[in-house]
Amino acid sequence: MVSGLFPVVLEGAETSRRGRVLVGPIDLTLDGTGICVFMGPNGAGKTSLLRLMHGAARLTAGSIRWACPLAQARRAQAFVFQRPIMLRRSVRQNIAYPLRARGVARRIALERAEAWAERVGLGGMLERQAPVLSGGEQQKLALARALITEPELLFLDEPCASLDGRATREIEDILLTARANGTSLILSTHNMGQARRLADDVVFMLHGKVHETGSAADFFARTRTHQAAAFLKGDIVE
Ligand SMILES: Nc1ncnc2c1ncn2[C@@H]1O[C@H](COP(=O)(O)OP(=O)(O)OP(=O)(O)O)[C@@H](O)[C@H]1O
Repeated sequence: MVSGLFPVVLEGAETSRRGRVLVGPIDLTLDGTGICVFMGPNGAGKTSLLRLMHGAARLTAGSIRWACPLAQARRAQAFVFQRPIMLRRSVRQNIAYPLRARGVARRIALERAEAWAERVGLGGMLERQAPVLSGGEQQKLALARALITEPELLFLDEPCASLDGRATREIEDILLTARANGTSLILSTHNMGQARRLADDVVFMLHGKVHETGSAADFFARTRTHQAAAFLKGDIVE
């Protein structure tokens, strides 16, 4: 599905902190088709670029232009962090929270939360306190809490870091369903298998810059740079 947010065009986009450039300058155009995966070694700038695009990090140079006005673009986005924050409330209340914050009536918000809990496999845990859930369950809760607002675009920062195979598969199934329902996803991962399973497009990052970008089919078939080739082989890339 083509959404109103895309294409998003970054030109010389940069974020700095205390005079140090964390990521950039970035020139990149994304069309929002399916799942775009940011790959690259530790410290390459994947998280910083996700945060910059979402407005959680300050744009200190260049521009980021969405196809719609910025306020509208922000409302149409959600972000799932590597370690999701759990409110000290029940699973149901956690999932309902973004709707309540947007002024949706309590009864309706809780009903929708129940439906989303069911979809992500937490239907049997509605009354459990969220902070006692396992890592995988917390990540599923975070996904339900993001998807309940029906975002056009979902950012995810290493959504399966430190999860086991089964939890990873369950999370990936939720992401693939979101994609099938027309949500655009941009996610960072270290996990090569995950990138191969999920990516429609790849952005390979190195030293705070975009090093190589293209369709996943092209990227995995023949990388253009020796650094990307080395990374795919599992070599250490510095
Ligand atoms: N809040 C911050 N303050 C100072 N430096 C930061 C901050 N956040 C990130 N950095 C630095 O910015 C650079 C990019 O980090 P970033 O977390 O974006 O990379 P990454 O590719 O997501 O790495 P990882 O895979 O290890 O999470 C790193 O050098 C990091 O140390």
